[in-house]
Amino acid sequence: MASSPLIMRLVSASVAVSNRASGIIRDIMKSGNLGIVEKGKNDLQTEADRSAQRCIVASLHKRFPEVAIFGEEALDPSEKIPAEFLEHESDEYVLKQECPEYLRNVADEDVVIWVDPLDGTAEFTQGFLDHVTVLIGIAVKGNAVAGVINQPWYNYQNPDKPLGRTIWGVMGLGGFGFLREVPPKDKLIVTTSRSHSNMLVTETVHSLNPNEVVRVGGTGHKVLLLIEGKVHAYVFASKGCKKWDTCAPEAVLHAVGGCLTDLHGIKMNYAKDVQRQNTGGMLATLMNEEDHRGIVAKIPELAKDAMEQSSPAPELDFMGAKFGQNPQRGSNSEEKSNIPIGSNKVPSEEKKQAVDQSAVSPTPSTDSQGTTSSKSSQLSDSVQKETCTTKL
Ligand SMILES: Nc1ncnc2c1ncn2[C@@H]1O[C@H](COP(=O)(O)O)[C@@H](O)[C@H]1OP(=O)(O)O
Ligand SMILES: [Mg+2]
Repeated sequence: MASSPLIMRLVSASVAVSNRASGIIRDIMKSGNLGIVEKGKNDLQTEADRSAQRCIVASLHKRFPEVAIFGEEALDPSEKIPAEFLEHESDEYVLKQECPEYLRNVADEDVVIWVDPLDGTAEFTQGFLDHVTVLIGIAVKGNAVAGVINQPWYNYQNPDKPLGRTIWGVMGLGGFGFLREVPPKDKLIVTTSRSHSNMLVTETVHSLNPNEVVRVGGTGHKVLLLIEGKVHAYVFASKGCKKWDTCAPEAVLHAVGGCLTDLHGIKMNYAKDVQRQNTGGMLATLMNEEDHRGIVAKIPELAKDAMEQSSPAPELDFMGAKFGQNPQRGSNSEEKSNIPIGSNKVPSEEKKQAVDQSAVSPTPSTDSQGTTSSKSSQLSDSVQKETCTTKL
């Protein structure tokens, strides 16, 4: 049998290795020896970040030696990697899916993989475990097209259910491993940083006049809130996020018809030579391009002026589909699979939509994200509580 296209092999290997990394992270938390190092102001690294990155980068590099891989942590490349850190398996379910046509002939040199071995490190050290995710983003010619978000402690408050889950998506194929839910129509819920906030971050959120503000850790976790319909928008008026924070979440959003841009509405570039910092800030929604631009228009000039304009990703020819739209085609169309993958439009009657229940997380539920929200019709700093209910 001819081997699957490179992108599908990369995604299936990434799903498998994200599970191994997730186990390593849980083991280190269990050991109680976090080995915390301060990398910079409000920027921590733990043994879990280091070990998970060793596992992911070494495993992927061994199998895809010609593909560029960038991880968040600066580690010694000559370090010996323990055998148990190497993942040799692939996820068979991923390999059974048909690769979207526009990705079938991608070459090694077109691809860059961005790895955040442990997103939400601050929350990890504080015991907010379901804020933690492992992120593996796959970019083709600078565009985030495929990604894996692994949540090691998903369900940790429901011991009867399997611990952890893996969400993955490919633009043009769809998103897998979660239940898509429609956010409430009568209000605006915005999520932003819990641990890297400042006055500009807060003011920018308030300028959208949200009814609720959800402050939780991690880019991966906040994008999960978006795709599961718990929030309408993720706004971060800060230069703090890097390419490894946003590549996988952006790709998963693209897979289900959403958008992630800087605060000027410019899409991110994930080519290997780009600067690592997302200096334009970020805005993520599960909206079509037009509605997303509507939110961009509401971002105050003050915030836009404080952020740089990102250098955009080069236009990819997504078989005629424009950025932000979903190029559904092939055997994964709604008609054939009965799975509403990647749909931008969510039927109003239908509250819950199974994007895919048979992938790597067989029993996804939508109730234990443990988000913290403060509800108020009149927003002000004094009514925004920043408490979290899910600390272990
Ligand atoms: N000022 C910052 N310094 C370092 N990392 C940041 C900063 N702001 C955001 N990040 C990264 O972006 C992610 C999303 O931000 P937040 O959790 O504050 O919403 C964080 O989990 C962190 O990634 P990481 O935890 O992998 O270091
Ligand atoms: Mg991160």
